[in-house]
Amino acid sequence: MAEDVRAIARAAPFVTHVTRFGRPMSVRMTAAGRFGWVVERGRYGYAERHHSGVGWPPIPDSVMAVWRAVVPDARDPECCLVNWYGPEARMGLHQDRDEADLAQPVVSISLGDDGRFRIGNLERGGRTEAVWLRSGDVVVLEGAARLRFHGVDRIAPGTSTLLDAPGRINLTLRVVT
Ligand SMILES: O=C(O)CCC(=O)C(=O)O
Ligand SMILES: [Fe+2]
Repeated sequence: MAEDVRAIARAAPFVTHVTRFGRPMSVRMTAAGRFGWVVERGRYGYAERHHSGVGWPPIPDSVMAVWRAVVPDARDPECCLVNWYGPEARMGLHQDRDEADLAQPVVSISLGDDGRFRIGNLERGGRTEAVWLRSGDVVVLEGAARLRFHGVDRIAPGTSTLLDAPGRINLTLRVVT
């Protein structure tokens, strides 16, 4: 799967991920599938093309196989975001709610160095729990958990040799329409 992800990175343009509050997150991002996520001049959202005009490569079979194994009743994913976290990168607590059909699950696959995933509640604030995600771990946000706040507050460089450089890749699969 790491080789498939390298192929996506070669084929798809990189965009810098910026939070919805306009704060840079130091996470680099690209995508596969019908939709990618683009950030341009403060506007962000799903798009069938990068603003350079380039579309996104197909979601690899190895990644589709994970989706089908863990959420067999879901529609096929229309977007596979590829987030690259360097050793210092973070992703603040947020909800995934830009999709039209929130009854469809979100599936994420962790590759490379361990990342500490934090999950909170359906509203901002309150108690949160953290879990270290290791290379190969799969998280499913569905049902009552679909809209829980979540983020990544730490990367542990050097905990995996899968990738060529220190860091973590997270693949996030979603149905968009
Ligand atoms: O990197 C992760 O484990 C979470 C990614 C995420 O929450 C997102 O891309 O919306
Ligand atoms: Fe998310």
